[in-house]
Amino acid sequence: MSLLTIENLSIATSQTTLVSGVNLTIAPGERVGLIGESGSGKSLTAMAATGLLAPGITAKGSVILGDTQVIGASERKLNTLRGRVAAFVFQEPLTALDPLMRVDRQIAEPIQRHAPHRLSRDAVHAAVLKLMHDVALPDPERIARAYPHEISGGQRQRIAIAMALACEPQLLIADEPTTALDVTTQAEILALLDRLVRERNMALLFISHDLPVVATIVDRVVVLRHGEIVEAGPIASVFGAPQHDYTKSLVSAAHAFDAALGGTP
Ligand SMILES: Nc1ncnc2c1ncn2[C@@H]1O[C@H](COP(=O)(O)OP(=O)(O)OP(=O)(O)O)[C@@H](O)[C@H]1O
Repeated sequence: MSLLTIENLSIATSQTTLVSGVNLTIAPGERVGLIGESGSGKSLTAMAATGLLAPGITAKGSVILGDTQVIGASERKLNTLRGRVAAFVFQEPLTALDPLMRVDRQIAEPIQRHAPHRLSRDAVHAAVLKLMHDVALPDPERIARAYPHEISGGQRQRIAIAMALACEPQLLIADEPTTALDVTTQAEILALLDRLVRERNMALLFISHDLPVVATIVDRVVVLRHGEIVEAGPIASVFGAPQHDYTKSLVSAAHAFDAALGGTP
C-alpha cells in the first residue's frame, strides 16, 4: 500500500490553473525527487499533500495520505496527519523557527503536542537532547539554550529537521532543504537526511530545482514544468536517457557544471 497517492491533482486560484494532471505515488520507505524550475508547482504539489494550500487556492483530484483523503478533509483531521504521517523541512530554517524562543523549547513543542499523555520536564528535556543527538548537533546542551540567531544556518536546519522528526513521521517532505546553505553545509545536510531516512525507514519527497542534488538522495524522480509532469522515472534513466527537451536541458546543464569543475563531462 502507498503512503501518498496523488491522482489527477490540479491546483488553481480563481484566475489561473497552477498545477494540473499531477499523479504521484510514494510507497513506505521510498525516496522520490520532485524537480523543476522556479514556479513549476513543486511546493504547491507538496503543500497539497498535507492540505496546506493558502486560502484562495483550491485543489481538485485525489490526494490520499496514509489512509485519509486530504482534499476536503477538515483541519482537525489534517492536524492528526501533519507531523505524524508527513512532516516538512523547508528551504529557510528561520521560517520554521521562532526567533524569540530558545531552541530547546521549539523542539519540545511538537514532542509535547503529540505526546499521548503529559510528559515531565525531565522527559521532555531528554527527548529534546535525543533528537539533537540524532541530527548530530555539536554541543547540544549549549545549542539547546541558544536562540536561533546564535547558531549557524546549518545548525538551524538541523534543528528544523529535529522538529520534523519529533513525531516520527512516515514521510519526510523536504522542500529545497539545502538551497539556502553553502556548498559544504549542503553536503552535510544531504548526508544527514540520507542517514535519517535510511535509519528510520522513512519515505522521502525531496524537492529541488537542482538535478545533481536530487540524484544523490532519491531513487526516482518526477519532473514538473509549468505545473505539469513532463517526465518521471528512476534516477538512472532520467539522468542517463532524458526524454523531454526540458529534462535534457537540465541534464546537460548539470554535465556542463560538472565539466567546469573538472569532473566527468
Ligand atoms: N498563494 C499563491 N497565490 C497565487 N499564486 C501562487 C501562490 N503560491 C504559488 N503561486 C504560484 O504558483 C506557481 C507555482 O508555485 P510553487 O511555489 O509551487 O513553485 P515552485 O516550483 O515550488 O518554485 P520555487 O522553486 O521557486 O519554490 C507559481 O507561478 C507561483 O507564483
